[in-house]
Formats: sequence, C-alpha cells, structure tokens
Amino acid sequence: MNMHIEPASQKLPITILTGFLGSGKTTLLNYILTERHGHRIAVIENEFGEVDVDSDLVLASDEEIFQMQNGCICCFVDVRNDLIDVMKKLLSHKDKFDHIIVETSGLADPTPVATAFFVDRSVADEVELDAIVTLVDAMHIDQHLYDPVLDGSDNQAVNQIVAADRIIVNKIDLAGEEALGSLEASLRKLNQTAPILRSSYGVVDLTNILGVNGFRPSYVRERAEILDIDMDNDHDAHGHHHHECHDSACDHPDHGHEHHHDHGHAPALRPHSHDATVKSHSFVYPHSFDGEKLATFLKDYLDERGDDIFRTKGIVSVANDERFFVLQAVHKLVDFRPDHSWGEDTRKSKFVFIGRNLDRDGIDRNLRACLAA
Ligand SMILES: Nc1nc2c(ncn2[C@@H]2O[C@H](COP(=O)(O)OP(=O)(O)OP(=O)(O)O)[C@@H](O)[C@H]2O)c(=O)[nH]1
Repeated sequence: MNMHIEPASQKLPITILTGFLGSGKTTLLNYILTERHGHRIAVIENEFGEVDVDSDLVLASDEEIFQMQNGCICCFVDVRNDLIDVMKKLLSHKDKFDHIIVETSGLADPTPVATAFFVDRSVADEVELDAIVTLVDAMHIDQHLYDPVLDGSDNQAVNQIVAADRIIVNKIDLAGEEALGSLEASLRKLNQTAPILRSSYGVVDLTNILGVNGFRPSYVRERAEILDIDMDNDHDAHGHHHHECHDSACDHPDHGHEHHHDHGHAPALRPHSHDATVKSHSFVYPHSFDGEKLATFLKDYLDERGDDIFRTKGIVSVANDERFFVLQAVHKLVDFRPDHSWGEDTRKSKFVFIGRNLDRDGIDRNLRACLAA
C-alpha cells in the first residue's frame, strides 16, 4: 500500500499588518476574524499609547489575541524580545492555529519587526513570513507621505509602503476615482512590485492577503543593511547566539559584551526612533460624560486642531445610557457612537490623543468640562 507521507512540519505563516495611524488595521483585523476563510488565526497586537483602547475594539472571537504594550515593537529591543517570547508561547501550542497576524502600531517601521523573526533560530525554524500587508488611508495618507515636518528624516508612512508585499488602499468610499488613481501612481513610485488592492472598511478578498507567500526576504536583507541590523548572528548549539549590541537604547548590563539570553537577543539596531514630535497622551476618568457636550467638544476641537492631531480613540461612559460609547477619530473625521451594554463591567472613560503639539492640560480641562453634572 502506498503511504502518503506528510512533510515533517510545515512552517507557520506570519502576516505583518501595518499602516499609518487610523488607516484601518483593526477594522481589517475584525473583518478577517469574522470571515470564514478556513484559517485559524492567532493575533499579536502592538499599540502606541499608554492606555489600551484597541483590545476593547477588537471583536471577541475564538482566536487568541496577545497584547504587547510596553513600547513600540520596532524601536525597542525589549519589545522585540517580548515578541519572540510571545511567539515561542504560541509555538508551544501551535496545533491550535495555522496562521499568525502581527498588527504593528501605526507608527512602526515593519522592517525591524520582520527581521526579528529571522534572528532567533528556534523561532526562525518554525515560522515563515507570508507577507507584509500595508493599509493606506485613501483620505489622509498624503499629509503623512509628504509631511513637511519630517523633511528628509525617517518617515514611517513611507517605510510602511516601501516594505509592503501587498498594499491595500482603504477608505475608498472617502476618495474619488481621480484621487485614487493619482494615489496609486504615487504608491507605485515607492513600491514597484506589491499588488495594490482597494477596500472599504477592510473588505478585501482575503485570498489576496493571507497565505500568499508574497514575502521578499531579499528586500528585508537590503533594508537590514541600511538600518544596520545584524541578521547573521552565529547561533551556538543551544540555540543561543552572540553578538555585539549596537543599540544605543539597549540598557542591558552586558552592553558592549556578548549577550547570553535564553531567548536570544533581537536584531541589533542603530539608534532608531520615530518622529519625536508625535506624542501620545492618555486620559482616564472614573466618571460618566454628558454625551452631547463631549460630542460637540470633540468635533470643534478636532476641527480646529485635527491637522496636528492624527488619531483619537476612546471608550466612554455616557450618563443615563446603558451602553458604552466608542470614539474613533482620524484627524478631523470624528465617529462617536454607542456600542454594546456595559453589563457587569466597571464603567470608566478612557481617551488616547496622538499627535503633535498636544496641550495635555488643555485637553484634560476641556474633557472635564464635559463630565455629567
Ligand atoms: N469611511 C471609512 N472609514 C473607515 C474605513 N476603514 C476604517 N474606517 C474607520 O477609520 C477609523 C480607524 O480605523 P481603525 O481600524 O481603528 O484604524 P487602525 O489602523 O487600527 O488605527 P490605529 O490602531 O490607531 O493605528 C475607524 O473609525 C474606522 O471605523 C473605510 O474604509 N471607510
């Protein structure tokens, strides 16, 4: 009798989902998690901002969702090490899923995230990058691609497009055909090879983005050289590897010596930082708000300041309403609406504002003025 022999083990595909703040990553993720596509998916999320709002916004599902919140995944060695640790945990029960999606923060450069998987041998042996999928906000991307404040310095919105294996132009409902055409032409200049798809609310044919085997390792190798990431660490028999750390942000006591970590050390990066002018401010109140006052304040404030304020999110308790309200704003576009009931959960309100020249005290004062009497 002929026996069909399965390959010893198939590598677990990883999709890196990236895109600037507010481009629609969580929306696409929710679409993926609720679609029947035959993949069993584990999700790793990395958020920019001290207060976690995103996990409240991801729909409950059977999938496993891991939050990583102690810093940006592309900037900090510790966070990349955490990513490797989470990955190892996932790999220890990999019978439960067959695909991993890593959602980066909206300000992350996906390249150091992608390289992190190659550096730890025990992880690298078991996973493969399927694709870097970059979402583009058809309405707002221009002001970030051509951001005059960055003028020549590292622009993460550009890096995200350059690194993409698939580009999804999202929010096509907010842009005309002509604008879409010229946007796609400028995206093509930044990335000559990635297929460009279009979507509204992340609704795309998932066979075009999951399981596509579209990753170009050569690209990451080239970029790694530019970023000065050491991808050729020697691994010893125990799976440890040794190299000198070039990362000025590395506070490991062995700095300058060889590293011996159980979980290996993430790629060494040259000092790397995001647009330092962009800051995140979080506000948490144990009180309920006057919904109308708050809606009016947000609309007026973002109307005035929305060029500098890239992203606003919140979960809000509104007086005399059983439901929690979700605040979602991208620049001046504000969406504030009721969601499901608080149920047993303790009511509280949290907000995250991300942008430039934020007046923390002023925002706090204005928000407090909208509290229910
Ligand atoms: N009109 C319109 N709005 C959209 C579309 N996709 C997403 N949005 C809205 O855009 C806002 C941001 O979407 P998210 O999915 O939270 O964006 P994100 O990339 O996860 O945001 P960050 O995690 O902050 O970077 C939300 O209010 C969404 O409802 C779309 O295709 N059209």
